[in-house]
Amino acid sequence: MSTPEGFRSGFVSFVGRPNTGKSTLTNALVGEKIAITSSRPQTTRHAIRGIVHRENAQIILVDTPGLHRPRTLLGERLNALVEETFSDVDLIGMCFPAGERIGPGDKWILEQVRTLCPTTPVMGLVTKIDSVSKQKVMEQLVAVSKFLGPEAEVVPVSAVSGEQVDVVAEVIASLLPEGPQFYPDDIITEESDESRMAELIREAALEGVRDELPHSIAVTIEEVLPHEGRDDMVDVHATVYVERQSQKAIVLGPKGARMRDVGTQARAGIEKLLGTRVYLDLHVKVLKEWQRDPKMLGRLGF
Ligand SMILES: Nc1nc2c(ncn2[C@@H]2O[C@H](COP(=O)(O)OP(=O)(O)OP(=O)(O)O)[C@@H](O)[C@H]2O)c(=O)[nH]1
Repeated sequence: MSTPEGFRSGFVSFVGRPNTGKSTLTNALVGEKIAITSSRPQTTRHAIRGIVHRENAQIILVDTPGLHRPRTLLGERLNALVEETFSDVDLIGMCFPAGERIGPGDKWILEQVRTLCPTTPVMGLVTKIDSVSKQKVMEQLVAVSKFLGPEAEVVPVSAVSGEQVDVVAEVIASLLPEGPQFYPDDIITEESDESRMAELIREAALEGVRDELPHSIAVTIEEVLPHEGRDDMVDVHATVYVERQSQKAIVLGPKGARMRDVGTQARAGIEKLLGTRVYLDLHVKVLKEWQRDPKMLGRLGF
């Protein structure tokens, strides 16, 4: 691939406390739904790469899980993944919702960042600006600027209304080193269809369910087959794993009603992804303590 003169490219990672809008911003920048978002904190698990193509730049977004203190083996692996990701990025964008005070959690994250990659530039993103007054946005811009230091660029943005998303892309591009176009124009993620399908199902299964479920649900795609007798349809067989019988009941809902909604929602996303009609066959299985079993974690792709 030939690279025009002055072309900039590089890897960017968004960090911030859970629920600060990192995944939603990733999606808004890339323009297609790739990172999983939900109103529950800490649902992002994979280092999904979204790729933003600009005329004179290519931004490769590495969507890291929220930094947090490890509680289980899964937590430790997540943190190892975060460290690995950080050692390799050109820019870190730290997210601060416009309506929330900067606190000890932010301090802790910034300390980690400065320790793990002391020379990597950090920019501030004041997110969710549609949810507060202009005055509040101004105040947060000042606070973030103070917090990150005078060298840091700080940009306000709303991923939901789309306001300033373009400016974010522009500022990020300007902070990247000159470099080649790593990916062709039509590639927006490196994730396989299979793991994107699993994420769509997991996202649907998590929608609106109570605390503690996020880290207790895992999804595997067992098989993708042509639908018998129809060439405009595929069959996707998937398993949703939970850790306890009680969680299975929550996921299924009364008489399986919730699971049917999960299936409908996930199927719509998968049909869009694959560009074909889909028959989705979902099963829920209890797999005790899968988070603590290294073999199981491996099978589930962690
Ligand atoms: N009003 C408003 N809400 C937003 C905006 N961006 C994100 N949100 C909401 O904030 C919540 C969290 O967004 P996510 O993008 O999942 O946050 P995250 O930082 O990736 O969260 P983790 O995966 O837990 O680290 C969701 O309910 C979003 O809909 C925004 O620009 N405006």
